[in-house]
Amino acid sequence: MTVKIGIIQMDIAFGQPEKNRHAAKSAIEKAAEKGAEFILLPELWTTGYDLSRFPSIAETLEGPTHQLLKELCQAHEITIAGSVAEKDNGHFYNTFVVYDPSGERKAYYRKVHLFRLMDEEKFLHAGDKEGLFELNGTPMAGVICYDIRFPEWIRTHMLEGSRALCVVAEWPKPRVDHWRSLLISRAIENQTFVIACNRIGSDPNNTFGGHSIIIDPWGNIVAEGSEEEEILTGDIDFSAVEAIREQIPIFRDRRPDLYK
Ligand SMILES: NC(=O)CCC(=O)C(=O)O
Repeated sequence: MTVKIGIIQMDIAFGQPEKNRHAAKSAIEKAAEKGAEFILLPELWTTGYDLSRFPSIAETLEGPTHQLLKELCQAHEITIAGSVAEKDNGHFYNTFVVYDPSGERKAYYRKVHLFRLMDEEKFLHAGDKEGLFELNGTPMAGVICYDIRFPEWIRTHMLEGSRALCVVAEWPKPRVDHWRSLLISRAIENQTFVIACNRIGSDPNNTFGGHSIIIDPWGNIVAEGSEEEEILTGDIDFSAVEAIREQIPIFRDRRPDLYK
């Protein structure tokens, strides 16, 4: 089954959810016009890393951002995913959500590895569950930025049956080589599609690197973004996963008796 992917590589106005919702809405509409069926937004796309203001700008899962995503999914018959600042019982999370064409939330995943270099551990609580969901019956996994440095966490999702890894990020420009290498490695070692969205622009502490990317299970790049705002599209055929896993059967050849 082939799916057209749309990645919204956008700038994020620091701590201004209303402005970011407006920009994302217009980009999502353009991606839907281009035929995208699955649309990925960046990490914390409504707020950026304005962590100290999360008490006033984070939302519950019923907040205005979630209402907007549901409406857009229904209006354009698309699936949308991305991470937002979540407020729940006085705690704050960096939470990846997925809404399907009926407007139903199919998954939510709270980032499990908090990134100290950007002070996440000072303001956020970590999640403790996987981000699994299905796109038209195909199992997929959602993870957030720093998570891609933990191959064992990604492998856990793959052992549960995922055929694609969706990554949302605010990955700084000085480490964009790590971003590309880690994503290509995760694709090859798991024989999975990788669909990854990184923001561009700057906040008071960092400049972000773009280079959103779609990678096939052989490690080939299907599409890659620049360092500018853009809507990246690419077609992926999930049957490639089975074909490559037949050719080099790493999941059959694993030796979990020797390692975890
Ligand atoms: N937002 C993040 O998790 C950034 C992760 C990062 O920059 C890294 O190098 O890892």
